[in-house]
Amino acid sequence: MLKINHLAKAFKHTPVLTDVSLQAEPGELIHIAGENGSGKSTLFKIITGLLTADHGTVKHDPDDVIGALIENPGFLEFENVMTNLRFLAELNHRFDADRIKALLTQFHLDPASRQPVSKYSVGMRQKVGIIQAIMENQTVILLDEPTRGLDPDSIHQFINLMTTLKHEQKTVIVASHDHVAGLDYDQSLVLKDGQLANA
Ligand SMILES: Nc1ncnc2c1ncn2[C@@H]1O[C@H](COP(=O)(O)OP(=O)(O)OP(=O)(O)O)[C@@H](O)[C@H]1O
Repeated sequence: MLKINHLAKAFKHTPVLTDVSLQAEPGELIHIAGENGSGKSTLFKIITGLLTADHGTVKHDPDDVIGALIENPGFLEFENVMTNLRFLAELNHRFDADRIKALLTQFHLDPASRQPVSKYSVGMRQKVGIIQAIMENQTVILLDEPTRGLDPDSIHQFINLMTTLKHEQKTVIVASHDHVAGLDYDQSLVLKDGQLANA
């Protein structure tokens, strides 16, 4: 369970989040809409610990593992996709080759490809970004604009993946400007004026 209470964050003297609260249960798929600059990435960065909030708390179960796709994922540009994903997973001692191969194949990426990720298209990089957020069996998954650059078939694969994660009792929060048609959210929220409200 993820429980966010009264988060506030300002950059210099400009408030971005003023009072954000959210409770997310296992198996819940949550959507956060919000205009450019409304603070979606800032909220995700606070949940992952990349940024510190000025006020408020983020609590989750001690055995939760957080996975995140935030903005443009960084990779070892001159290494192939499998080397990249192995490197990231081994940082946490959670490398599962079979799971990664299955996810790559599901997204029509070749696990045996020798092509460096520097040669990948925007959509291919985005798929690798989604995979790194879930490949370690993470239990709380934050996806910022996950369908950006994905073709219709890949969006279909993404929707299937969200359904699977829900069945696996993962907590998934998707932030995007628009709803992805076909995704059935348990909570639809909007981030506006520094606060989360029902959409
Ligand atoms: N490190 C930072 N220093 C100063 N200002 C920042 C910083 N990070 C974000 N901001 C500002 O905070 C506001 C919210 O940015 P954020 O990236 O969280 O919005 P967003 O909702 O994710 O936007 P988008 O939909 O465009 O990705 C913006 O005005 C941005 O300029």
